[in-house]
Amino acid sequence: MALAAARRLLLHAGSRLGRREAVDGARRFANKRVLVETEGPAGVAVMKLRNPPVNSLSLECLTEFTISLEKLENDKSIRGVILTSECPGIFSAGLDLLEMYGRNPAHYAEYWKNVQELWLRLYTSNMILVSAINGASPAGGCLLALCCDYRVMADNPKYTIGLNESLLGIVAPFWFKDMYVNTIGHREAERALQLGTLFPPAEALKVGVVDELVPEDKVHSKARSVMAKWLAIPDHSRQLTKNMMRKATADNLIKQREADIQNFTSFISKDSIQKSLHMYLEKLKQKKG
Ligand SMILES: CC/C=C\CCC/C=C/C(=O)SCCNC(=O)CCNC(=O)[C@H](O)C(C)(C)COP(=O)(O)OP(=O)(O)OC[C@H]1O[C@@H](n2cnc3c(N)ncnc32)[C@H](O)[C@@H]1OP(=O)(O)O
Repeated sequence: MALAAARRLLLHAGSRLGRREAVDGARRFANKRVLVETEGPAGVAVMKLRNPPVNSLSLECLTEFTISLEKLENDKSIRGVILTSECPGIFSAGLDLLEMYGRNPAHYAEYWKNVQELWLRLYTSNMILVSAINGASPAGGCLLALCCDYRVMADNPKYTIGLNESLLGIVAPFWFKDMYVNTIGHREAERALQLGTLFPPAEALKVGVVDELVPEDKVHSKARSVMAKWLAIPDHSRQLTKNMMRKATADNLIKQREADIQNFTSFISKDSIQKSLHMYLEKLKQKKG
């Protein structure tokens, strides 16, 4: 209930801000954790995640992200979105571990519903989505990138990308897996999911997790030039083709959303899983020394 009210407020506040800033030509609207800048005639929006320190996808961040996408989807002048990060060196650390640890089942269910919602909206978007991956992109961060039509990644060996859930003692849900298989093929996905592989850029390119590597300072300009190429295709044929390619994967979740929420809630509530998450969080802390 509280979240629905927050959502209405955000939509309203966002549109007021959007109107005010349209005066400058380039329009922008911002929630606390997501900044969207649109650039008039080209019909392209740049969406920047800014949930420091690591752009983890907290419930608030997911909600703001979903609302921003919804607004762009409803704006018929917008045909494409470049998804990137404002946090230096991090695209997104993925789902927020603190939303999945030490909470109650109702919270897990609410959180998962929102994860599903963002995924469905991103994956089935009619807009052209290009990710400009300017930092580390584990698990849910990789998921965001995989939803895009094209992935440009900064060629910095410090950055890795992949579905690493098994390293945390948890399991990537079937719809994460389906999208991975669609992107890199069954054999590679099978191996990478079991090992929880986080691919450095060159390997990510080789296996097909990303489409192109560029020097870090060129990620944004490359994403723009890729977008220009995709914008040259008529929307209706591109959209119908995208829908044809993605519908079965999206429908697979749509038809069992409630069961998937229940499955997540009971899995994540298990003592053994909570213990694994606790150990992983401790490891993250210790890393700092
Ligand atoms: C049936 C289905 C069941 C389950 C399905 C669940 C699917 C789950 C999907 C996920 O996305 S799980 C999340 C996976 N993410 C990770 O494994 C990333 C973990 N983080 C890192 O590896 C690193 O933090 C980093 C992203 C590479 C950044 O490293 P850096 O050195 O720059 O930062 P640092 O590690 O010091 O972190 C700063 C701060 O942020 C906290 N943190 C990091 N990641 C997360 C996260 N995903 N959620 C919440 N918090 C996170 C970290 O603990 C530090 O906190 P502190 O300052 O309080 O110590």
